Amino acid sequence: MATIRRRNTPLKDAIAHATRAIDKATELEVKYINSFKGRGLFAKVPYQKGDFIVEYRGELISSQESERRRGIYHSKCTVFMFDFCWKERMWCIDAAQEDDSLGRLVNDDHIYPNCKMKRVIAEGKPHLCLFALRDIKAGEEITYDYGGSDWPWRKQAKVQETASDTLSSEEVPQSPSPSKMQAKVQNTVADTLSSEEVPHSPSFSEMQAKTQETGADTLSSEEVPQSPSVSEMQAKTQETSADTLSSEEVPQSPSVSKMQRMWMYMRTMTVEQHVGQGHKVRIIQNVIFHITHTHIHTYINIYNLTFRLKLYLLVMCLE
Ligand SMILES: C[S@@+](CC[C@H](N)C(=O)[O-])C[C@H]1O[C@@H](n2cnc3c(N)ncnc32)[C@H](O)[C@@H]1O
Repeated sequence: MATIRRRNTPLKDAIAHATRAIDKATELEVKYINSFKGRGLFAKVPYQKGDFIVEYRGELISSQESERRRGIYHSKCTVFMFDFCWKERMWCIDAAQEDDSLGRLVNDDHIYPNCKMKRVIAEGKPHLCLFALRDIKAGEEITYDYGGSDWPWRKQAKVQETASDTLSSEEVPQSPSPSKMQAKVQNTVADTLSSEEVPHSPSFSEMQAKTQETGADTLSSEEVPQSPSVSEMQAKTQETSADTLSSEEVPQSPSVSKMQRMWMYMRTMTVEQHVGQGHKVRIIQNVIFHITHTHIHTYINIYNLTFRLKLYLLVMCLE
């Protein structure tokens, strides 16, 4: 195998190509593979492990703009939108535009990928670049692992392998849903980026989970009041209810013991005097209820009482 002279380190090579928005057009070629897989990118020259191969070039947009475009793009286009994390924010390389860039045509291989995606910062902007995982021979298809495990073409390939030895996995791929594409590609970036080169970019759901975890981890007990237990909650609710009720709603008893005594007496008297007269008993009970809660209601209800009882209550209150 011919020795390849590197003019630059792979990182510098990637930056040089990314900043000028050019591909290694003489070293790579696009070939149509089949109707399922579509096109693919192939090496025309051998590459060494670690070499920069190609940039996944497109328009750098915010996650908000990415969401907006997903709403209006056809699914065949959204599959070319590559979400990633940079500076603790989500970004997207929108490569939906059919231009001459080569990176957007690299297919998935989760078993024997020969490249991996890395994020490279050039002139203050992030770029997604593919680097060789191993030596690549001329004529080989350039691939990387999109990540995940449920890509439709992978499942179909397995079914086909089982059903027929004559069909290769390459012959039965299917397009993934756009949302799955995002997640898988993000995972791939996250998995393959070294901490030195670029921070990992998790998927949206991972981001959310991480944000929550981080939030929880970084907040001290002082900052985040702890959740009370159920009993504490109940106690708190009762306290709160009591606190929020006005004196009109829950008037204080002036003298509970006196009231209690009065209640006992009235109860006895009522039973003695109004036995058989259920409605009066209910009136008395009503009065007593209010006595324990409010003088006002007591006095109102007292008009319903017998003269003797009124007199007694007056005396008791004046005591
Ligand atoms: C970024 S594009 C790659 C270029 C694409 N093959 C084309 O012709 O435009 C991703 C799409 O390629 C197809 N693809 C990628 N890897 C595949 C594989 N291993 N088998 C089958 N189809 C694949 C899927 O349709 C996927 O939606």
